[in-house]
Amino acid sequence: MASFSAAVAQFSRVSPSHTSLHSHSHGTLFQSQCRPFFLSRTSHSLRKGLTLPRGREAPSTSVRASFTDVSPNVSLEEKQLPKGETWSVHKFGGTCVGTSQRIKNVADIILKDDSERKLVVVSAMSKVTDMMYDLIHKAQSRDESYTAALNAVLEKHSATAHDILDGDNLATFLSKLHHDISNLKAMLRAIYIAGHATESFTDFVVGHGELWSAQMLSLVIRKNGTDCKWMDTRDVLIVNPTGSNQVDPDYLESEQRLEKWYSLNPCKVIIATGFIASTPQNIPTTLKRDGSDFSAAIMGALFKARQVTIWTDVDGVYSADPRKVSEAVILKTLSYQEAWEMSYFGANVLHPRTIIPVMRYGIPIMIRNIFNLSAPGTKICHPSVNDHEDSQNLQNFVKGFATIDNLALVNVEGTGMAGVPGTASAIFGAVKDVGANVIMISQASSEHSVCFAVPEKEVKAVAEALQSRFRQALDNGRLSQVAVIPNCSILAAVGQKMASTPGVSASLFNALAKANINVRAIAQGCSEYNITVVVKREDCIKALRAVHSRFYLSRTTIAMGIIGPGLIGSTLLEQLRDQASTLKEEFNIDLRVMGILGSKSMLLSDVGIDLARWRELREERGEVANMEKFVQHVHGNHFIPNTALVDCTADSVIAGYYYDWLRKGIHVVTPNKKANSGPLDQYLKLRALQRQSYTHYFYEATVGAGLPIVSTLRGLLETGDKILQIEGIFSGTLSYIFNNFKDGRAFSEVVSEAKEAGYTEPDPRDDLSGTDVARKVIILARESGLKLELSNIPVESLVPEPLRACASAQEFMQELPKFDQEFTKKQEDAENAGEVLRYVGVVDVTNKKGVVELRRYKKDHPFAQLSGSDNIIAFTTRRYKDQPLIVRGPGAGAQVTAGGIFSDILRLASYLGAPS
Ligand SMILES: NC(=O)C1=CN([C@@H]2O[C@H](COP(=O)(O)OP(=O)(O)OC[C@H]3O[C@@H](n4cnc5c(N)ncnc54)[C@H](OP(=O)(O)O)[C@@H]3O)[C@@H](O)[C@H]2O)C=CC1
Ligand SMILES: N[C@@H](CC=O)C(=O)O
Ligand code: NA
Repeated sequence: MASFSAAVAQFSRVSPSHTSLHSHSHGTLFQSQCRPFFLSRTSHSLRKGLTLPRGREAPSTSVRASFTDVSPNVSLEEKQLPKGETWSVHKFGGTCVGTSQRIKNVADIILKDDSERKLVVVSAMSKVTDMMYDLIHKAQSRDESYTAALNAVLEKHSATAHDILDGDNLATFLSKLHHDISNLKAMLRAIYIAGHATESFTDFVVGHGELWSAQMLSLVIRKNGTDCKWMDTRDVLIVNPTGSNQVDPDYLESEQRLEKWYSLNPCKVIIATGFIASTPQNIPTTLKRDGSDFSAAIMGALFKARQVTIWTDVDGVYSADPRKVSEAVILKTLSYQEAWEMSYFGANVLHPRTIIPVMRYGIPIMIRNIFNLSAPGTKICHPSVNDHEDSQNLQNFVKGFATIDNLALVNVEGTGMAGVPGTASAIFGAVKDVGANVIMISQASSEHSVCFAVPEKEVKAVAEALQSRFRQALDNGRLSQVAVIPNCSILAAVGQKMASTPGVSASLFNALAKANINVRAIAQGCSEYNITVVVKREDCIKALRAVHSRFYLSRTTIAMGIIGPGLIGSTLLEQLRDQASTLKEEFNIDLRVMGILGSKSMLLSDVGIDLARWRELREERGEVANMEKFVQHVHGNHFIPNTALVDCTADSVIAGYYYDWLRKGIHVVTPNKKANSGPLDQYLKLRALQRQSYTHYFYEATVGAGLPIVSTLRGLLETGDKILQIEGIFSGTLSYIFNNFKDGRAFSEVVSEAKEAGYTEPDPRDDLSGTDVARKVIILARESGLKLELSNIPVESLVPEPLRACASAQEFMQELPKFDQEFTKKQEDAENAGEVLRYVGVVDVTNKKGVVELRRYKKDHPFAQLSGSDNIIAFTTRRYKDQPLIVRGPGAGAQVTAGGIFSDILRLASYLGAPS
């Protein structure tokens, strides 16, 4: 066992021979402890010109060393490798080599890679690096338990080795492991005595995790008969520390050392330690954060490898943080710039410094999931000029979205800034003086304000520094204010092709506007790899989902709440159920019913109700109806960017909520006529709000059910036609009744049939009284610009006087047969005159009035030709004067009404950006 003093002496700063402690250097494991031997052999070999086999030629400044003195057991020919062969580099992190089984899996992956030569970078087994730091911490705090903790480290590796190695291999590894552990013990003892560990002592101790995992893995691979050597990268990777806890690789020196190493260890597979390196003075150091990825990237560059694969535990790089956006998808490819923009903005991609070494040589990086080999992963590479695949896909323009939270905006404003050189310098000089990091800057060219984002925790100091720096300018009014806007987040869209694609930012801001999100500041650099917007922190996830859904998935996701699952509401739910997958697959529209509210109970879901089972689910886990909770759940409790409430009741109380919903950014779709036919002032207020906002209100089914009545009228008006009159049979119920009230049938019997067929209002008296028709007349009159109240429309009621006061619809239906005779008389009178009875509504736009009455028409009149529940509506306009524009068809009934509502929902989706 090496003594403590020997260990420390070998590690001494003045000696260039630190590698004597890790002592593996010549390809044959643990062959020599002697660093000078290594040095003399390699320095000698340098003179003779071994050229390292490389995958690609690059504008490298590397020095080709000369070489003749080869290691004894390897022929010169074996070292002079055939040209054009390629190296592939793999990196396996701690979790990938966390257990014996996983180490075996890693070995399998390496053996299956059919590249001719492979370099594999491994981290320490998972948790080992922390265990090693803990040893240092314990020793320097003079905590005796460091010895027990060191034993745990020994135990872990020894147990793993017993699982995966046997025979000589096992013995060799265990002997080395014990040797290392006794050296570490000596070193930790020294740290314990000194009560202090230098950075290099710490790095030396910590690096053992990588040394052991690399050795074990290489022995497992060798067991297979593969020509494999392990490499202590401290012999090869030389780095210079930089100021900010980072290091810069010395490529020239590293390349020379790699060539030396290779001349002594020619082989097909190299297992190299990740994370650790040496300074030019041969002092052990580490590559700091994400060090093993960095090791792999540097190795990739040194070998000019054909590919570097980073093995991890996710399927690749996502288009957005999947914890925030459940629909985030794995990106097939990313450019190097996109990858580092994404990682800057907090995505779990490679650290930018990991990308730079391989980018220099255009070496692709693959991100793969070791636990899901079937996933192809993400390829980071130069975008291919031939890459026209999916050129219409928005993915090509915006690759992904990322966010940064906990920011504050600072706005320095005043007329005294414009045209004054040095203002920006003075502002940012003051920011620098308090050591704050500026994350984003935006200045309008009018130069009256400069706005920038800093971390929230730094904003107080920044504001104070600016107040003090510009005290005089503020006092005399050249600057009006230094304002702080706290609780902000940055949302960034990243994509290389944004630069060359018109309309990307328009789509981005459009998606934000539609999700009702206010943008506080905007920045886009000339490189245009990203567009950055600042939003309120509480809006950030919603904003992320809105833009992600708009761009990446091109899928319009709408969270819906269905109110009133009666005849029409439940039919709509059936239609949604049957059409959902087609909408998703063919139109990228994702409609999710997050809640169903009846008058007594409601059913809520966080992900979307299974519409095949909503009745059962309501039985199982329905709760007491509560409108406030319902709306909060559908609109506020999740982050789907768009919410729509669909009111399928006939309740005026529910209609009274629309204004509030629209104000909150909730879209409203309804067949309920109460809002548009209620008090005029409320109607006008509602429509004014709708027109000012990006929130939509659709009500096509309120007139003529699924028939295009409202949209036809709108189309005429919006294109500048002038409406003169709208006349029609607006009631499906009354149409059905008068179409079938003949051949001696009883009036009450036909009314019952209409109710059974689902044409009537919940209370059929609303139909027979003419109120329902009057409501439709009012809706169309108001749509045409008339300011009428329901009470302004004279209505002829068909409800017999004595039945108007009946308590219920049921009682009314029971009593109605008593009046059959009266109706039969009217019908026979008309029949005898060669006419039919038709219940019509008229909007007389010219004279600004409306009427609802029972009229008689000649049998050859178009209104006499109807059947079933047909509506017929004739628009007489300036353009359609001699022949009115006529819309005709079934204007009541569950299927056609639900279909009309559904088509309003899809109209909403297309307004929100769904593809047409
Ligand atoms: N039938 C048709 O052909 C057409 C109908 N329409 C309109 O469609 C709407 C629905 O008609 P229809 O389905 O036939 O009527 P239903 O009576 O069958 O259904 C109404 C539903 O609304 C629910 N409801 C009533 N008040 C409330 C409340 N305050 N909160 C929550 N839910 C409530 C009822 O729940 P519960 O049962 O629990 O009381 C019931 O589920 C009406 O506005 C109607 O004018 C429009 C065009 C055509
Ligand atoms: N009850 C109504 C249904 C549509 O609004 C009708 O009969 O037309
Ligand atoms: Na309609």
